[in-house]
Amino acid sequence: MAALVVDPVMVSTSGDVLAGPSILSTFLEELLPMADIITPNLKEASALLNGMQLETVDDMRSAARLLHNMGPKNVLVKGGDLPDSSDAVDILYNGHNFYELRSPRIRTRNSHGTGCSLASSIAAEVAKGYPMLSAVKVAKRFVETALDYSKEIDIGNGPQGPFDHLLRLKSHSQACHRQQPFDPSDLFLYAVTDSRMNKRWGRSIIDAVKAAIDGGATIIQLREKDAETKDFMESAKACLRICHLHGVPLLINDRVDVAIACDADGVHVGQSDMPARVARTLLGPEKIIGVSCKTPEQAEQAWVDGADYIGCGGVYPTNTKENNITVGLNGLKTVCMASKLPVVAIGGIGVSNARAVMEICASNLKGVAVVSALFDRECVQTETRKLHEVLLGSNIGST
Ligand SMILES: Cc1ncc(COP(=O)(O)OP(=O)(O)O)c(N)n1
Ligand SMILES: Cc1nc(C(=O)O)sc1CCOP(=O)(O)O
Ligand SMILES: [Mg+2]
Repeated sequence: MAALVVDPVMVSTSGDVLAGPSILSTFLEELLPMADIITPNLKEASALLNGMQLETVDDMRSAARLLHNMGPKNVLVKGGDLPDSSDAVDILYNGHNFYELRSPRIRTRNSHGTGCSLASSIAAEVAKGYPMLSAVKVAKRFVETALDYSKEIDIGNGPQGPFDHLLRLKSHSQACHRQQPFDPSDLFLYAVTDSRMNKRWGRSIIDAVKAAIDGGATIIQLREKDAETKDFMESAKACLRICHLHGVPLLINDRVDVAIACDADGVHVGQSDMPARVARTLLGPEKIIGVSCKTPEQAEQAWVDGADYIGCGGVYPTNTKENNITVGLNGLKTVCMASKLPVVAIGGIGVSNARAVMEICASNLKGVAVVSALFDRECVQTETRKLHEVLLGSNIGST
């Protein structure tokens, strides 16, 4: 599949004008109409739109729509320069849906070349066969990880320094992508809700999900053991709208019927739930299926059954799931080594031990799934953000 990614390089983030009016007309008349995606920053979007003021996320949405009318299939307006925003907010528009992609802003002078790297990374992901939304999310996380990795580098005398694109060569992870809609890097920070905890802290499940996404959660599972079916469906539908606005997949714990009824992105099932092969038959090939595994044999069966990923735990003892067997870091490593599927670690994980989990150095361990360290806390967004920073520091998950 040939695809054209156009980065309309005209004004750098630092304000340098890089292209004159003749280039502008080439962009408008020739390149935009044939692009699969364009990736302007705020100043470039404004230049393409005759000087339109862009100061808020709503302005970015309007700009994305207007730019889309000029011919590209997708528009990514990058909000890195948005005033008064603690997050890096980008808007992706494909002519049907808007996706608000947020990541915590990394403060560093080493940001030279981030725009070019983002566009190149999107091109690489699209060339691998990924759909545009996945490509943009992976590229954004690559840039974010590289920025964080490079934030202390001290090279050069200019106002901006370079960032280190080659961090991946220094990390242990080797990508093992499969050509399917599920993107294993979504397992990076897996937030699993718990109705009792949310009730205890007086928040709705919808507020909890929103806060987790704002803090940097990359996939959500609704694990609502006490909910009535009707209530569960209604909150699942509302959560799905929020998740999709941010390009974050939403899975349902245990209840394949609820997942089907609200068209969620998939399910997570355990060894005593509906077998994954039956869930696959009911859900079809596109939906995501995760299976809890504590042994290599279970991991092999999950793969045979057509699962997409494995949840392996308890890595540490947990109070969230009664009578759960703790497999420890060794058990996790054994399952990772045996598994042909990506793995997310679960059980007793939080900011204090997430790094140790990721440092078992298994290339298919893509992230951590967490309940109480996010949801049995006063501020879900703050706790998620802290965990996100720890995971970024451990240099994993963005492959
Ligand atoms: C990501 C993830 N991993 C494991 C589990 C546990 O699932 P299960 O064994 O079915 O237990 P319950 O969560 O249903 O109590 C999970 N939910 N998510
Ligand atoms: C839901 C679940 N499954 C586990 C497993 O080992 O399969 S451990 C667990 C609970 C995880 O909660 P917390 O992050 O609060 O420890
Ligand atoms: Mg279950």
